[in-house]
Amino acid sequence: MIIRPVAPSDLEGLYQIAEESGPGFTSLMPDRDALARKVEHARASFSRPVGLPSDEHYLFVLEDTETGALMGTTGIDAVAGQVRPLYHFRHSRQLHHSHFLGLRRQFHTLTRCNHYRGCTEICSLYLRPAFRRANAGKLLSKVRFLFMAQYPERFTPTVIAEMRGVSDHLGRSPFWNWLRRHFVDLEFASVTQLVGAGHTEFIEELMPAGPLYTHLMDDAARAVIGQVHPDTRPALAMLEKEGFRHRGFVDLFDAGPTVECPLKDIASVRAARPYQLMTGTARPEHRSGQPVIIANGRTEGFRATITDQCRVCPEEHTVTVPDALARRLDLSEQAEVWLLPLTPDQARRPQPATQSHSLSAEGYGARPYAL
Ligand SMILES: CC(C)(COP(=O)(O)OP(=O)(O)OC[C@H]1O[C@@H](n2cnc3c(N)ncnc32)[C@H](O)[C@@H]1OP(=O)(O)O)[C@@H](O)C(=O)NCCC(=O)NCCSC(=O)CCC(=O)O
Repeated sequence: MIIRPVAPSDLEGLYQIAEESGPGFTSLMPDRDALARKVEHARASFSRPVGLPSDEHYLFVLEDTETGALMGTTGIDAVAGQVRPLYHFRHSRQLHHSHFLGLRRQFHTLTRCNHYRGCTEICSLYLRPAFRRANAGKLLSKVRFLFMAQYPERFTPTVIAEMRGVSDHLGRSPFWNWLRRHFVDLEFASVTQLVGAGHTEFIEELMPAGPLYTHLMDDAARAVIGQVHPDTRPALAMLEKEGFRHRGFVDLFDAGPTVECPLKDIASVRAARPYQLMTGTARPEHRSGQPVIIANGRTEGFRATITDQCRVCPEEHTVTVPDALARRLDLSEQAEVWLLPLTPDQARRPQPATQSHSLSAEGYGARPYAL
C-alpha cells in the first residue's frame, strides 16, 4: 500500500468513499462536482510553494499497489476557520447562587462560538472496511504528521481534529434530533450536506446563540455530548496517543468532540527524522527490523508507505532500502527520505487532567458532563 496525493483519476473511488462513509463524514460528501473541485484544490495546494499557510487543502489517498484500488483517504486543511468561520458549542459549567435564599445550583451549558480561528485541521480519515488490515489505519493517521514534520512552514502552531459524533445507521443523530425539534427543522443528512458544501449562513440565522442548558435536553441528546461515533473510536485513540486533548468544544450538529495539540508536541512530529538514502544491500552495522513509515522528501510527488525493510545507520543519518521499495517511492540514491518509527514508546504521557475534559471512549460516555 502506498500513500500519495489525490489525483483526478481517483474521482470515482472518492465518490464511493463519500457514499459509504455516511452523512456524519462532512469533509467528503457524495457530490461529484464538489469532489472534483476538492481534487483540483488539493493538486494546486501540493504544487504551490508556501511560506505562510493559507487555504491549502492536502488530500492523500491510500492505494493498494497490486490492484490499484483506493483503500482510504486522509487529509489536512492548512488553515481552518479563516475564510469561513468554524462554529462550535463551548461546553461549560455555570453556577447559579442566591445568598439571600441560600440556594445554589450548577448547570452545564452549550454556547455557540468561533473559538478556533486559523488552526490547521486534520480531516477525512477513512479506511474502507474491505481494506482494514494491520497498520493501514495507523499509516493513514500518522502520515499527516510525517508530512507536517517535513513541511512545518505549511501549517499553523495548533492542530485540531473535529471528531465525528454519534449517529445511527440511518444517519440520525440524537443530538440533532433535539436541536431540530426546537430550532432548525431540517434532516441531519441535509444539514451535514449544507455544511459540507460550505453553506453555513443558516447557522447565524437559525441556530441558537445564547447558552443552551443541557439539563433541558432529552436524555438521548445529552448522553452523546462530547462522544464519538463507535467507528471513530480508533481514530480518537490514535490521536490521544499523539497527545491530542479535548478542551470542551463540540460540534454544532452531532456534538462530537474537537481535540487539539500544539504541532511541535505531536508525538509523531517529534519522532520523525530525515535520512540520506542508500540503495542496495545493507551493511552489517546497520540497525534493522522495526516497522517505520517512510516517505520521500517531495510535496507534489509525495509517496509514503509502511515497511520493516529499512536498515538505519543513526550515526551517519543514512538508511538503506531495497531497490524495489526505492522505486515505489520514486527515490534515487542519496535522496532525502523521512522515517517515522511505529514503536509504541513514542506515545506521549497524558497531560494533567485539570487542563482537559475527560474523553476516554468509555469514561466520557459514563460521565458525559465531567469537566
Ligand atoms: C479511523 C480508521 C482509519 C482506523 O483504522 P482501523 O480501524 O483499521 O484502526 P486499528 O489499527 O484497528 O486501530 C487503531 C488504534 O485504535 C485502537 N482502537 C481500535 N478500536 C478501538 C476502540 N473501539 N476504542 C478505543 N481504541 C480502539 C487500536 O487498539 C489501535 O491502537 P494500537 O495499535 O495502539 O493498539 C478506521 O477505523 C475508519 O476508517 N473509521 C471510520 C471513519 C471515521 O470515523 N473516521 C474518523 C472521522 S473523524 C476525522 O476524520 C477527524 C480525525 C482525523 O482526521 O484523524
